[in-house]
Amino acid sequence: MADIIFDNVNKVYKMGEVTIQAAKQVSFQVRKGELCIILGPSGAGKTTVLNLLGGMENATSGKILFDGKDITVMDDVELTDYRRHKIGFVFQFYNLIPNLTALENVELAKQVCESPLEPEDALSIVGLKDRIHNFPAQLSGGEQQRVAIARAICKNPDLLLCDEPTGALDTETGKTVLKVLSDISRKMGKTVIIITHNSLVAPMADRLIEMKNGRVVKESVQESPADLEGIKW
Ligand SMILES: Nc1ncnc2c1ncn2[C@@H]1O[C@H](COP(=O)(O)OP(=O)(O)OP(=O)(O)O)[C@@H](O)[C@H]1O
Repeated sequence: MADIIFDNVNKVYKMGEVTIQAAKQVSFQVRKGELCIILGPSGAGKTTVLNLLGGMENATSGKILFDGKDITVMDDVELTDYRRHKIGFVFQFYNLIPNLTALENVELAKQVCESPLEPEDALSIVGLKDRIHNFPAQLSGGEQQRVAIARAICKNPDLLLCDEPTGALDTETGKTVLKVLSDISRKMGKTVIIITHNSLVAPMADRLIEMKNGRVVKESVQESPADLEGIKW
């Protein structure tokens, strides 16, 4: 069974007289453990889809199934539980707390979870074992993003949702971050969804979902995903 199913999902934002349909009849599936990239230009509806899947926005219509459960009919308590225990979030800007060390930033996430990883282990997975006592300002952008990823995986979530995780990074640093995300999918078996407008990273995905004007315009399964080494942007 697929891990995630979007079934004919619509999202309409109303602002006074103005109506924006950010997601139009969006349907796709992502299987457990896949590395999925949602690709599309600015305004395509990528963040909207991620926010719907993360339980941060309510769909206007349609179903969103996660492990067979429809999150569109969950009440607030169930949704909070879902967001807290099932999902890890990674954003373009790392949102680390500046006066806490890398380790302390990750420890914060541990406190709200049922079966967290040890914060030291999470930092070791992202390759920052030796930097755990550094403050964010003492780390490069890529290292800060890896702390943010460690914070997300410390929760031991089933699904990692990443919104433009390399948006603020140069190619080489971005690749290190993408490698960490692909290892989390391929070695830890977590489902990882990355949204990006950068088509050059698309070949690394197991599944590619392309969006435009609020719609899914193409969905493809890539049997032999490309190695990151050959990718440049
Ligand atoms: N909370 C909101 N209220 C009103 N309109 C919104 C809201 N969120 C998104 N939109 C609109 O929905 C459309 C899709 O936006 P979305 O952020 O999902 O696109 P995106 O593909 O993630 O773009 P980007 O790469 O620029 O972040 C846009 O026209 C946007 O202005």
